[in-house]
Amino acid sequence: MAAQLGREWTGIQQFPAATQTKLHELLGKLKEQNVSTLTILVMGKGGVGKSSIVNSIIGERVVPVSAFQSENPRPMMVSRTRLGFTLNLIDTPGLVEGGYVNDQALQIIKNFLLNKTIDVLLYVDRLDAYRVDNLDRQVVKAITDSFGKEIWRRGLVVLTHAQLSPPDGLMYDDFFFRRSEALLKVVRLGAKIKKQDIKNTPIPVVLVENSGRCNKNESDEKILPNGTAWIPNLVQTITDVVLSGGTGILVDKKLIEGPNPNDRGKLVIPFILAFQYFFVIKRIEKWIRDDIASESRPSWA
Ligand SMILES: Nc1nc2c(ncn2[C@@H]2O[C@H](COP(=O)(O)OP(=O)(O)OP(=O)(O)O)[C@@H](O)[C@H]2O)c(=O)[nH]1
Repeated sequence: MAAQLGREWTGIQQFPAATQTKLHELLGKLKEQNVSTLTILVMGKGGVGKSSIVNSIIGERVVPVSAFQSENPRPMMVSRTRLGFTLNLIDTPGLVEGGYVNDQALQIIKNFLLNKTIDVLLYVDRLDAYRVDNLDRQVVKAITDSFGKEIWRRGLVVLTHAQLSPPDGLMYDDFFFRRSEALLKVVRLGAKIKKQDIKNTPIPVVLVENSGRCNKNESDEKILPNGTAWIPNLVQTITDVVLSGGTGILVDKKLIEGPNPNDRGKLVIPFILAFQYFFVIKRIEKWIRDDIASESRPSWA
């Protein structure tokens, strides 16, 4: 587990001028609202592009990226400062091992986060995956059980490999809509977000193309097939999520060792069962007994 202390964010100068201007505007907007540090936790299954996103945002190759399961030590925090603003990005190991959620990896991540505040969660998956299944739900549930469902108020779903031609003649935006709706459905299930709470926890979905072959616009910015310059768009969405409310999640000892933050209601279960026994079951038994007692038997019986 490694941590890099706040170096100057020089990678920002590698971005085209148009991107730099937008990023500086967004950092200014955050500072105006007294946000001078952001700690962003990047999580998801293995091989979905978590490390690549960290490199893309920082504008430097700070984390090794590999097509195969990565050997580099993670969690890893990369910190950069710019104009009095500190950006911390935490790359984490993939959360799935052999078809199951890797609880050990999750515990290592939690320990690494001790005494840190997570301001934003990037939940990463691929745009070009055509299925969502129970494992996706399990991964989201594991994150929710670890940090509480409030983390999703500061959560974004980020879809990598966004430079693709949709199958079956679908329009790009239609394909994106269908993929994000399918994924959001399982994210809401895993995060236990009820229908009536969707407004409070909207969870934006953002597209990313980490490949060096990503198309560019006339200002030399990396763009998606729908023309969006994705780096400023991602940082804009992160800024919107931070400024729209919710609070960062402080990972303290209680959160790491204590009961599952979503299980607190379980304490009242014995009381509910006792209530049901004395006021429902007992009453029904009494009705049955009274009914049997008052039954008039036919003469042949
Ligand atoms: N074309 C394309 N390839 C990508 C993109 N993001 C990541 N990759 C590639 O996908 C592979 C895995 O990327 P990583 O960034 O290492 O993914 P990870 O989620 O950190 O993977 P683990 O280390 O297994 O947890 C690498 O070969 C990357 O080059 C993307 O947006 N587009």
